[in-house]
Amino acid sequence: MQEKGSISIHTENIFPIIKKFLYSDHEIFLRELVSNAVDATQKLKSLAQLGEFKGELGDLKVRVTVDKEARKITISDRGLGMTAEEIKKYINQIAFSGATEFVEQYKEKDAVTKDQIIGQFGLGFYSAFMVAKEVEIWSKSYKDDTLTAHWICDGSTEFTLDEPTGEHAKAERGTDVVLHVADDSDEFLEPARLKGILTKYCKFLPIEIEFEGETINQTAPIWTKQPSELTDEDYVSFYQELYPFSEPPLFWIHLNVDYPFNLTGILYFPKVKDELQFQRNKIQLYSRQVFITDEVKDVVPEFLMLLHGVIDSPDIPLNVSRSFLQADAAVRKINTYITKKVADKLSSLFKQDRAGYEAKWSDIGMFVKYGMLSDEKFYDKAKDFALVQNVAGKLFTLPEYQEFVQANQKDKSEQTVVLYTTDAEAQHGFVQAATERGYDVLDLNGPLDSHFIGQLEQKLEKTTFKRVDADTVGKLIEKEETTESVLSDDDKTKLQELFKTAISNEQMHVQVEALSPQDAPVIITLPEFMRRMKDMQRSGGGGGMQMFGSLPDSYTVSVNANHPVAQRVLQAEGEAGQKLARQAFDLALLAQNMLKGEALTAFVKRSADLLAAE
Ligand SMILES: Nc1ncnc2c1ncn2[C@@H]1O[C@H](COP(=O)(O)OP(=O)(O)OP(=O)(O)O)[C@@H](O)[C@H]1O
Repeated sequence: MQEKGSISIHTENIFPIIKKFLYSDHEIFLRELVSNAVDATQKLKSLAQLGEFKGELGDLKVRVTVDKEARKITISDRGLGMTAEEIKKYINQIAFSGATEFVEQYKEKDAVTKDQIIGQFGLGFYSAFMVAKEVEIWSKSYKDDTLTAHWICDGSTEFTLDEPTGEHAKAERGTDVVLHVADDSDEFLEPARLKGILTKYCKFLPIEIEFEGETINQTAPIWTKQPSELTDEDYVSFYQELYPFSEPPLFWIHLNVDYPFNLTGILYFPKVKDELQFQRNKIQLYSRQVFITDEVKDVVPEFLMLLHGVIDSPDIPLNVSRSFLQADAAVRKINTYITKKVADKLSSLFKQDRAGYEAKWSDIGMFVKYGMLSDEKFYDKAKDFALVQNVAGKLFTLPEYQEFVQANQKDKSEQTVVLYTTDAEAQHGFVQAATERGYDVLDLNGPLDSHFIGQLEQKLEKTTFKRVDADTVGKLIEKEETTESVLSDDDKTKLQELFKTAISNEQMHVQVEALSPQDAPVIITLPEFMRRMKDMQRSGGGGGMQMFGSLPDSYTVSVNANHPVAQRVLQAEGEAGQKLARQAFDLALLAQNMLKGEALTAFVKRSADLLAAE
């Protein structure tokens, strides 16, 4: 038999369209052809299991070979093969069943994305024409008494199909797809390039793939196995295989679901201390063990992109456009499922081994906070296992911490005031003052913490957060009782004026306060509200905030009426009083790391004078 015919598409040539628009990456032709070879082999294995194929399975390797001289790439399998009739059915017609529609669509809308087509029309085999000027199929079906089928197509819509016998007949069951590489695709004749492509896409295919005498793949990657069959070492060594030279992961989650969608995979929590180190796009997406992409945006929730590992699902519409993907119901369910799994894993780690969990907190804290900030459902679960750390290094859950500070840190309107520092070194004096008062201070120095604080204030009832240097210690948490002032009202006014003149700075608002004699003589603070506004402005957020223009610095200078220095300033005459006031103010600046330049030089000189005068 020899037959010539037209591939049944009722339109002019589709190949230029395939070639130009279909895949941005020409290299994936190999993925498509090797996947077909693997599918054909697996189908044969299934038939054997069902007893429908009774012959010897024999060597089932898929072999990829390249002949640079002859400009040929061959993909050979020993799968179920095709008869000439089947080639007509599967290659000539089926692949293009949707093509007419596509071409029509394509004519109307330029904007139709190339990605949309692939998923819809299953043009897998025809991707060969991205790199080949002619493609041959040599195939022999597993069925008894079938002839070799030989198909040739040069990239036009014309094909030739015959059934050679004698020396041209194929001896063994299976299919050879031979690509005659086009002149503009020389790169694919390089063995190193082909090996690279095979390693990228075919590394975990379920049937052995051989190229130049070497096996490319592991046929049973660990995510396809049952967790009960695996040891910790298996997980760790798989991680190291995926990400050579990485530190071992902290822990992992084995995903395995078959209803209402199909998904397997392993997600690893990487060991990282610093947000900058987080590497996104580290999760690899597979469909039935064929690598698709490592851009998993939209398939997994944003915050989970900090994780590493593998997700394998045939239910993810792999080749459709982004906007479609976001709206896809399966993708949304997958998102929800993964988020829930991750939260459950963290929760069980927390419950089963609190100490181990605490030890990992510095690595996972950022991730958990990021998740809480970006996903309400995750927040709801994580609020019971998110931890905060106080300056003494003790870790608490949020409910535990609220309980811990409740007795001591309620203000007169029954609000719990949580005190925190963003830099325990720089804010040392304030931290110490608060601690001496019996208050607890949290260390919230991470890059996400200012957002986290905002979120907690919204979520936790009757709770506000104040940075330790937002006010003098007596006023951080406003109570009914007040410390009596040893100064008369007249003296207070006099003291205030003295300091105002000595400081002579509009941005420094001087007030006299009755603090404890043990507190510093002068304390400079930036009110919480003001600092947050400024932070917001700096980070470019806050929407309408920009309307107010740049906010001026506005500090509160609290002069301690009960400190002996206040008395001395009042008692000293004229110049000397000013000098003492300025000195006390400069000390406060120094404590805040705000004393710089000329003022610092003047301070050093004045200190020397004062020492000499003693
Ligand atoms: N090596 C092969 N051995 C046996 N049959 C094959 C082989 N390659 C292709 N076929 C047949 O040709 C059909 C069309 O292949 P094609 O790659 O175009 O689409 P597909 O594999 O069905 O879908 P996809 O778009 O996901 O690749 C296959 O479904 C299969 O029946």
